[in-house]
Amino acid sequence: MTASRTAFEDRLREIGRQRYHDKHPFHHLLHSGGCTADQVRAWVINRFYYQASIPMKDAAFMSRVEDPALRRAWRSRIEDHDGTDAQDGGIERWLRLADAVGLDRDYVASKDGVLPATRFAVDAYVRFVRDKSLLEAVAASLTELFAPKIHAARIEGLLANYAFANERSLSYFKNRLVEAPKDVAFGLSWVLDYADTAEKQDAAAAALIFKTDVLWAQLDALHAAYVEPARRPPGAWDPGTYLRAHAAKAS
Ligand SMILES: O=C(O)c1cc(C(=O)O)c2c(n1)C(=O)C(=O)c1cc(C(=O)O)[nH]c1-2
Repeated sequence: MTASRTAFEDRLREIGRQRYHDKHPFHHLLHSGGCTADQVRAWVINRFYYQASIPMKDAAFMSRVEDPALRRAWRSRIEDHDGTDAQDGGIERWLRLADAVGLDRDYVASKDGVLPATRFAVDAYVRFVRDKSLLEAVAASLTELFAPKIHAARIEGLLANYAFANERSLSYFKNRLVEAPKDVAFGLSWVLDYADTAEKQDAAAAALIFKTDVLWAQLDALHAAYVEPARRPPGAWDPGTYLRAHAAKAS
């Protein structure tokens, strides 16, 4: 049976309550000050891959949209990350964070050293948006309903616990506090409008669950590779090797 708009929205929010990555132990470690400098660096390197892929997935989405009004509503997402002539975007702000934690921003931007599971999860999201229905693609973006809370907790936790944290290095998250609610207000009402049968509601809910898995899998990979007992896959960023290579570059 098709659920009412309110009941369907509750169903989507319940998915976040149960499955969003704010519950992942790596985030607890990060926000509480429990991460070493190298664990923070590993997070910055891997998460860059997600950041860099988001505007690509939004471009993939827009390439399939025939309705100009929907494309117009969506395109600010790309500018939010890529920036404009007048303003830096999220990718540049993420690289400022990379500078602040003592990483070479060119290394981070090269996407070298990213964990295989991070690539698999993020690439799966881009492909999902490219291949599935527009409804499923928009529904998958609705994890952003739950993001402002984690961004606020992150700003507070990082400022309290790490010397690198300040207004400039954390500007990425401050901007998202404004950008995400705008995106998600549009995305949520679009999904509530278009999911007008039980089948479509089920497909949208499944898409949101898929996306929570994309986020969770990235943190699982990070935790497995960088929290003791660390199991680092071949080719992953290794603090010791990186330090030696960069010391050699600097001398
Ligand atoms: O830090 C986070 O926990 C977090 C989560 C998510 C999310 O829920 O997918 C996004 C972001 N940040 C984010 O910064 C961002 O730009 C973003 C875009 C999207 C998307 O699916 O289109 N999710 C997210």
